[in-house]
Amino acid sequence: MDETLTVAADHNSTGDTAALSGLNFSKGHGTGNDFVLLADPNGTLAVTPEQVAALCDRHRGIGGDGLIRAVPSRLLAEGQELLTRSPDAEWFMDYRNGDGSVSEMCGNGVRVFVHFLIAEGLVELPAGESLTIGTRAGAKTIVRTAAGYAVDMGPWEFIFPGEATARAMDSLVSAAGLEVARPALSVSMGNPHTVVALAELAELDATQLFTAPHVDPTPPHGTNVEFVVPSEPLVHNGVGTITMRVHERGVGETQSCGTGACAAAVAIRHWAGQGAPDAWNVHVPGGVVGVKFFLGAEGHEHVELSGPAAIVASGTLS
Ligand SMILES: N[C@@H](CCC[C@H](N)C(=O)O)C(=O)O
Repeated sequence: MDETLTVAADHNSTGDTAALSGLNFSKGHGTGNDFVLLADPNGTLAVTPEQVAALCDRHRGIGGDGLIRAVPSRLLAEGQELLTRSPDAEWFMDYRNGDGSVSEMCGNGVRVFVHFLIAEGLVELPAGESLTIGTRAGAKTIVRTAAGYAVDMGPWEFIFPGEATARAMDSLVSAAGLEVARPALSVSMGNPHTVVALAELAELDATQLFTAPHVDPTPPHGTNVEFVVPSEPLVHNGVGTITMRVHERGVGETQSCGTGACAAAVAIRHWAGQGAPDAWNVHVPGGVVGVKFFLGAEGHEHVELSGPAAIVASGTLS
């Protein structure tokens, strides 16, 4: 959490959004994963976790899976640190979950964030060109494509590396609607994920995600849980296809999760073994996102996430 927010929470721990009255906001989404967006070019906007939760409330607020504040990196302590390594990352994506908690990363959020920066006139990004932004999971480079945005999400990692490589699973997940606990693999995309493979779409439909699945052992900072069904056949024309539902840490079930789609492709590709493709389409309730694996300049395997972004409304908080 950045310093500004910590201080603000100490002094104002209410969800009273009257203090934010007059503030301009936008609402956007990426494959149905929706966000309240705030521009903070002067770095003066202190939004408490309670205010985030109030703004994201679908009945009494604007509604969203999370809130994204666009702030210059140089105006945040964590952004200044990042600028020493990535001087191009002028804008920082300050992402919070709908319950007010902070997450390291949001894959769909990055695309929507960049779309918002462009819509607000804060950056220019013609199709085919790239932009680097700051996030709590490091700098990310985004290319504007004909269909949306492609984000270099950086390298992935197993959260429990010994277990994952020795046994191809590291935990057991139970969820309402699934009769027995299922083996799962935990993958970090900067934020934590636990991926469970199910045999068929009927099982995915039967899984109930209105309460959080139980993960044992749980990664140290909690986890987002992806339930995934591989397509039959898994690979067509060199592209793997999977269908996914997700229960997000700090949110609940969402229509889509970009980092979750990346983690799901990592796990399914790992389970599929040698010869598994580098390109994947991940079907989520809110649409389809693309995931690709490629070798980064530093020699680590990176994950690219691609998909659309939309701004659907703008207004002023009353
Ligand atoms: N929906 C996001 C992930 C948002 C953060 C997540 N809930 C967490 O707590 O890590 C995505 O598109 O990646």
